[in-house]
Amino acid sequence: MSDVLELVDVSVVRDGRALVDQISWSVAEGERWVILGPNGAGKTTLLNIASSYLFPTKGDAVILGEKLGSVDVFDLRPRIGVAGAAMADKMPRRQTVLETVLTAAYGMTAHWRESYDRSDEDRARLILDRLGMAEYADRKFGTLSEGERKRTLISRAIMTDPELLLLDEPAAGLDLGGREDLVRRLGRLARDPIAPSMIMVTHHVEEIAPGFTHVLMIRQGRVVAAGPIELELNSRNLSHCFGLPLIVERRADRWTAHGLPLT
Ligand SMILES: Nc1ncnc2c1ncn2[C@@H]1O[C@H](COP(=O)(O)OP(=O)(O)OP(=O)(O)O)[C@@H](O)[C@H]1O
Repeated sequence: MSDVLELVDVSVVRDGRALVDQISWSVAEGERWVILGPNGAGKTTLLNIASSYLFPTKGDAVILGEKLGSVDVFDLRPRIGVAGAAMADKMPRRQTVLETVLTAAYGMTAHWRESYDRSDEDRARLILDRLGMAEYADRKFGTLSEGERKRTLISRAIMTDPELLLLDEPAAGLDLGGREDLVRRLGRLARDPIAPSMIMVTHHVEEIAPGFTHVLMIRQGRVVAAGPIELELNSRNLSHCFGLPLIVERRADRWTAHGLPLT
């Protein structure tokens, strides 16, 4: 299996401070990674490198076989699907859900022509259906709930049939039902052998869908643990990562974590 992402001694330095610090990490084709870490740990910074929007200050980043700095990122970006809050902010609120997904096929955020290829529209509707959004196709993006918005953006990220799918806190802000609905859908996607390699940033182990295979834990820009989820997602590593005693448990293919009571 070839690597879809390889970081070698990558650091990002701003104002003399390393936001990510000498990180070496690789993601092989077909793997589904979760990035866990506290606020400010550097998760989004890593995702910004993986999406080719941020270049390392030091070290090498190779994405889909192309080294950042030696490749035209405009050739690379269509091969990467990204869904996250930053993308939500760029979406015109008056555009329909269908248009929001369709414009991805043309590498744009806004509707720009009256008619799209029939095959693109069919694909967009099929993906929306998979994410439970078929009946919202004609709704304006700005009128959607948080959960509906997130499912639309994931649909959009999948629209271009990317080789690498990056999800930045896809369940943030969702209520319990919305989270569970999304986790079930992400689980179906994660277990689909023809789905792209995936990297998902989250703060909560409860948001990890069955089918995710690996975990990267970071703290203060450094790797705490990286590897197969069933080996690395344990109480010791999670406690180290978040800086307090935590118990992590796995039941029926799902994860939960809780702190210990103060004595
Ligand atoms: N352009 C920048 N200049 C200076 N500091 C920055 C810049 N961008 C991010 N940071 C800092 O880098 C650190 C890592 O930020 P990042 O957004 O990657 O963390 P995160 O793990 O995604 O956090 P959160 O969970 O809160 O979203 C933070 O302390 C942040 O304030």
